[in-house]
Amino acid sequence: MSDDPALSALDSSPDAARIRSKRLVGTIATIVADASGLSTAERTDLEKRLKDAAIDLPGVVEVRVALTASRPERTVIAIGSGKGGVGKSTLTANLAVALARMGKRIGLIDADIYGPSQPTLLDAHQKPQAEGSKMFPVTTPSGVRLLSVGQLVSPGTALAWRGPMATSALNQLIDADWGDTEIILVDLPPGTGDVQLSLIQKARPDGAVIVSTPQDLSLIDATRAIDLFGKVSVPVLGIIENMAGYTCPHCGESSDPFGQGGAETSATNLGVPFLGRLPLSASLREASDAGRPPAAEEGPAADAFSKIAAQILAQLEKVRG
Ligand SMILES: Nc1ncnc2c1ncn2[C@@H]1O[C@H](COP(=O)(O)OP(=O)(O)OP(=O)(O)O)[C@@H](O)[C@H]1O
Repeated sequence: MSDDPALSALDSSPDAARIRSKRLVGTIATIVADASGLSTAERTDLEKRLKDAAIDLPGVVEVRVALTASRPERTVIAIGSGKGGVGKSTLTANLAVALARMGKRIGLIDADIYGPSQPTLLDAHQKPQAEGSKMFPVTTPSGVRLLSVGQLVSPGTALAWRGPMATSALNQLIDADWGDTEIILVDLPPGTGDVQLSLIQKARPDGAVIVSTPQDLSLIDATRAIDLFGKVSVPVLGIIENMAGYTCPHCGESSDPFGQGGAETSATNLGVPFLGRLPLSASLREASDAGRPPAAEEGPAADAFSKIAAQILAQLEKVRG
């Protein structure tokens, strides 16, 4: 903090840690403060507190406050899949909840224009508030902050979107007022086409997670998804295998309708981390589709999601070196 003795009383103000410099020229005090991670309302409060604190100091007639516009440090993780219906949205919702339970401030952007299901999965059907073109994410019952293309358009409309429309909608969601959100998960549309490519370029994720079922066909598509992220130099944090193995709720017998372990083998062959697996589970489907993410409760599903969430954070640390 550059020091101006006339304003040194500000060093003991509650906002001292945010003050980057303070000068008194004539009777005008100029304070530069770091507003990183603050929401619009919190920035306004900070500005007011600094002005109130400085205007009372001897020799000060006017106070000018400049808040640095630095974008808050935020991590964006894209969740993709080579094909539809593999459980990408279900896993994204539950991983968001698991990360929030670990104490992280989590946002989720539902960019799945072909089937925006996050408002259902996270039980948040209200329209987001907006100030001008700036939207405010909706806080869901599990504490995840959500913006979805499903909240912007009527059901079915987004399906017809072409690339440029999808990317401009995504822009609006990314540029929303995310406040002090630390990590944003982006639920991408399934597939590896141009729409997905331009969405990835727009979201500029720090890392990507691929969801696949264990069948060969799904894994071939997952490999394409890995290639897609490679093309735009986004590190792949790993693959999650979903719908791996089924335990009959009646007789307890285990079977593998889609095979098992295929994603782990593929991950090894492709040199990407394997993040964990979720079984095919009727209770997971029922609870998720009813807006009660199992990750928010106690039980084996919640444990599995929190383990995978921890793996994702560990891989993120690794790619950041
Ligand atoms: N492990 C699982 N066990 C049982 N059902 C599951 C599991 N994972 C997902 N499902 C169910 O499969 C269906 C498809 O899941 P989901 O919508 O998450 O897939 P998706 O990959 O996001 O599909 P799309 O992107 O095509 O919309 C949902 O009904 C969901 O509840």
